Amino acid sequence: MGSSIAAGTADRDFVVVANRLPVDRVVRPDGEVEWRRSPGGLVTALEPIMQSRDGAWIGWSGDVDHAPEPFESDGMLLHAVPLSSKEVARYYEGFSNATLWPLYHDAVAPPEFHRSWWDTYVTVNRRFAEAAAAVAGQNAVVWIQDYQLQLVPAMLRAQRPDLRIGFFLHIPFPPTELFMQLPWRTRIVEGLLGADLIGFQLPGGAANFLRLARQLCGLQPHGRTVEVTDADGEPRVVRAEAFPISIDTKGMSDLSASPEVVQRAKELYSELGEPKHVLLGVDRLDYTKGISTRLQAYRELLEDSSITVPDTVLIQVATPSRERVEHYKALRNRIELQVGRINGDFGTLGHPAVQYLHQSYGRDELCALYRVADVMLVTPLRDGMNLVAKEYVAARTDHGGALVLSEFTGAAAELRQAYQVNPHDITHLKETIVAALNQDPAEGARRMRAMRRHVTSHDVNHWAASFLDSLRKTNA
Ligand SMILES: O=P(O)(O)OC[C@H]1O[C@H](O[C@H]2O[C@H](CO)[C@@H](O)[C@H](O)[C@H]2O)[C@H](O)[C@@H](O)[C@@H]1O
Ligand SMILES: Cc1cn([C@@H]2O[C@H](COP(=O)(O)OP(=O)(O)O)[C@@H](O)[C@H]2O)c(=O)[nH]c1=O
Repeated sequence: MGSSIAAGTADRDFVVVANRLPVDRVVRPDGEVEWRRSPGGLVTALEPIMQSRDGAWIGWSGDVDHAPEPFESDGMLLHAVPLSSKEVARYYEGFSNATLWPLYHDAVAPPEFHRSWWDTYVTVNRRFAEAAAAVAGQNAVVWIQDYQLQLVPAMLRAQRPDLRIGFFLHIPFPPTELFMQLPWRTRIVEGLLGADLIGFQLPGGAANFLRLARQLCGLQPHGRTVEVTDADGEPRVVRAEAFPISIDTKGMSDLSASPEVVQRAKELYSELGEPKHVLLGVDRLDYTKGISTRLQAYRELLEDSSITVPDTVLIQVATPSRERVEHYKALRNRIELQVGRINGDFGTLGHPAVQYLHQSYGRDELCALYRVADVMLVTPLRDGMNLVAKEYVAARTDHGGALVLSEFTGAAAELRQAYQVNPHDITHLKETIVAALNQDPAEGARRMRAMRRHVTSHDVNHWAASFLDSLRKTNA
């Protein structure tokens, strides 16, 4: 299957290469096709940057066997890379989401290793590299995103040594002991070394990578860099560094303070029956997000009467995600059983203990939910960053609310004033939820103000500017 990109379009000076296009194809009831902005951290983070630059975005449309011609959407030029159903199964659902995803998230689910998945990962990475080579102008900057495309940097450099190539990993980069399980470990490290700059969410990820470059490729790191020798025999520096991603903080704060969102938050609160305490979880339905342990803690708090219904309600948004992957199917069954049992045991007529929403919500509605939530529960077992935590802080223009935050998220390194927890420790999680529910309002406002200061000075523009600045300087 070839790329749909026409020859002669190699004129873009800024190209983003990501597994997904930042839009989803939706067929309206009248048969018309429309492209809608898709949910997810990566899209949320990069959309404003793409809109402000004359760039192109290369990605998969989410469709099988079909890729539209390049088109404009929301101020971005989009180039779709086609994938067959077999490639979706092996490259996306298989190697990306049943091998790499669990392996890079502390193996909280067992990773599967299949040679046919790896072969397809190589084929699809080559297709993305060819598409980028066809679109990027001479000496252009190409920014490759995430674990689905770790071979693209080296493949692209082999075709286009003139390009300045950056790579950013949105998920954790695992400890060397875990990474060493991967049968294709050296190929992945060599693939990444094709970039000039490799960005990670945390310094630990960069350190893990540099250690592996020495262990697997015999390279000698100097500080945050290693020197590699390219195919033409020329030496080149590769820099590995942390660039914690963030959000459009001002956009979220402004939206939250808008009369429409303030009004919607009031309506939501009234629809909930004006409970004393509202707790909120907002996640893709993913086993890394710690939804099950969160529900267990909530259940136990109801069991020991630390909280009661209808005084308290937990709203859990669990957006459908990767629904054909086995671990995700099993997770959905487990979560829905837990929710059903909690509601059966503790709900009252018209007042469920958990309002479970297996749906995807737009920014406005999420923002209204953030305003309503007294306590935001962000309890992943491992998470690269977790933008929801930062969005909650940005939305609390009133300095109200409390953030319960897993120490295993990237966000925990920055949001030090959150109520931090080890989500595996259910007893501590319960105590922390109770502390957050009963916080002194002045103390809560102090914490929220400090976190708001951080996300205001460290927003998504700061993230992108720091990465691109460092990329410009590497090998300059
Ligand atoms: O494309 P999907 O398979 O539907 O998954 C959605 C995205 O999930 C992941 O998000 C990560 O990136 C966030 C922003 O950096 C970060 O906050 C979060 O901790 C990560 O899990 C994934 O990395 C993306 O590639 C997916 O598109
Ligand atoms: C549930 C839900 C979420 N969003 C938006 O998606 C991202 C989620 O980013 P995060 O880093 O927390 O995690 P993953 O990338 O999913 O691993 C955030 O910007 C949410 O606002 C959404 O738009 N709609 C939803 O229903």
